[in-house]
Amino acid sequence: MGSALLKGLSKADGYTLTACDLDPDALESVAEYSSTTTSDPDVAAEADVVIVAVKPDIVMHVVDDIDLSADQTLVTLAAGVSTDVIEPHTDATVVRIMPNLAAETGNMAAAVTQHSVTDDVRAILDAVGEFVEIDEQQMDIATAVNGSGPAFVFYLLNAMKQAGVDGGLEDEEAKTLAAQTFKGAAETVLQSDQSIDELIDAVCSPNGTTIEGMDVLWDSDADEAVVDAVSAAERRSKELAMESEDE
Ligand SMILES: NC(=O)C1=CN([C@@H]2O[C@H](COP(=O)(O)OP(=O)(O)OC[C@H]3O[C@@H](n4cnc5c(N)ncnc54)[C@H](O)[C@@H]3O)[C@@H](O)[C@H]2O)C=CC1
Ligand SMILES: O=C(O)[C@@H]1CCC=N1
Repeated sequence: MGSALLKGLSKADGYTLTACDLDPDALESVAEYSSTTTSDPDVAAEADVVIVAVKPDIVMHVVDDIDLSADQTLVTLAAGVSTDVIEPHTDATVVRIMPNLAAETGNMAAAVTQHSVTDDVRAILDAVGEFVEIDEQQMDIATAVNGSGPAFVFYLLNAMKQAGVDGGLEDEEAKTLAAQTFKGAAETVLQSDQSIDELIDAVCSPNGTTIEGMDVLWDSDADEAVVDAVSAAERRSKELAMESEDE
């Protein structure tokens, strides 16, 4: 996730980006997107905004190892790790975000804790996509919707692509048509004043093709399967929260 943020931010003006990782291969893979690479956390800790992008079970140890002051901002993105758990371990302002991998292309959907977000963090999130400011209690559901969400969308997109292949399209053709359709539909939802039901209606010509497919979807449990997937991810985020509080 850290490399996706680095790649996205490297295309924005005004950032000096220090990449820190203990794994030399990981550092090498982001060198061209970074102003500096280092395996020394103390060097990374000199930044105004320090983003700790490690697994939830080690985030606390990494925070303990760096010495930040009150005029710095520590951004945590670990699933299930709350600001309450981090704050006693640092003097910095702690901002929790739930990003996603589309940071890499500047299309990230992110949630951020409204009680602690700073203008610096707003600017970072704005530079790589769209964000919403939420109550921290809503972070588990945001983690499921926009953090894990790309995987769920890839799955649905693949089903659409496979249907195209089964119908006789070449693999690359089906991938392009399915992916661009998801992208275009998402952009329409973001830009339109119409409700999603109204947008569905606009695609359904009277006695046309779309309504035949929509009737199949409306009669199916497809929406419930999506809700179940999101709920499972949300439940796991809550479990991770309990595990981090017990540490
Ligand atoms: N992968 C995703 O789509 C998303 C991940 N996240 C969160 O991002 C965090 C990282 O997840 P991933 O990027 O998937 O894991 P990852 O395993 O791909 O990346 C973690 C990186 O941290 C490095 N690392 C480990 N210990 C370190 C230390 N002490 N100092 C510096 N670097 C160290 C590792 O070498 C590795 O390159 C997790 O807390 C996860 O909850 C949040 C949103 C989306
Ligand atoms: O699967 C995970 O735990 C991380 C957090 C959200 C997306 N990936």
